[in-house]
Amino acid sequence: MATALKNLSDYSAAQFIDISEKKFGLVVAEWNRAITDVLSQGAYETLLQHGAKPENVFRNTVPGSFELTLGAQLLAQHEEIDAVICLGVVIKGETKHDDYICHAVAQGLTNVGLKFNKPVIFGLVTTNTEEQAWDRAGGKHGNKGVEAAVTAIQMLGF
Ligand SMILES: Nc1c(NC[C@H](O)[C@H](O)[C@H](O)CO)[nH]c(=O)[nH]c1=O
Ligand SMILES: CC(=O)[C@@H](O)COP(=O)(O)O
Repeated sequence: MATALKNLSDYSAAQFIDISEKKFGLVVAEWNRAITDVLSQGAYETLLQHGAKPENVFRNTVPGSFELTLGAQLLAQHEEIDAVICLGVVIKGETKHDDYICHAVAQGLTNVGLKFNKPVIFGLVTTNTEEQAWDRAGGKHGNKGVEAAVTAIQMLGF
């Protein structure tokens, strides 16, 4: 399986644009908070590491990943926001509820990005187990929050 072969957070900053004046929305789901906090910190630190100013990163939380779409829209609608990074962790339960959440968020965030013509990054960790989620939050498969921040920077250079 592709993921098993690499760290998802490996990247090259060589082509990054200057983001010192860029403004970022960061929307984080509170479900699985211990894991989403690690994703959020990874994204935040990555933005600052590559030149973003702390005062230009607007962090907000939503109850669960399903609410990421509205949270993203409430930030993306502001002209001064250049990109929105959305982070959540959905771990499969007993029913198909996780499928409905993940598909709704994937489509919803896509629509927000197209509506406001700006990067809205899908940083949703969708796993079968909590261990798999931790593997993607600073574990053997990197940090999905880092990956999402890098994607936002790359898209601003499009
Ligand atoms: N089971 C998970 C949820 N469930 C909550 C939903 O995201 C949503 O808040 C609720 O359906 C009300 O609209 N959320 C996660 O982020 N992760 C889960 O594993
Ligand atoms: C993954 C989730 O949506 C969480 O609410 C648990 O779902 P389930 O009721 O399928 O165990």
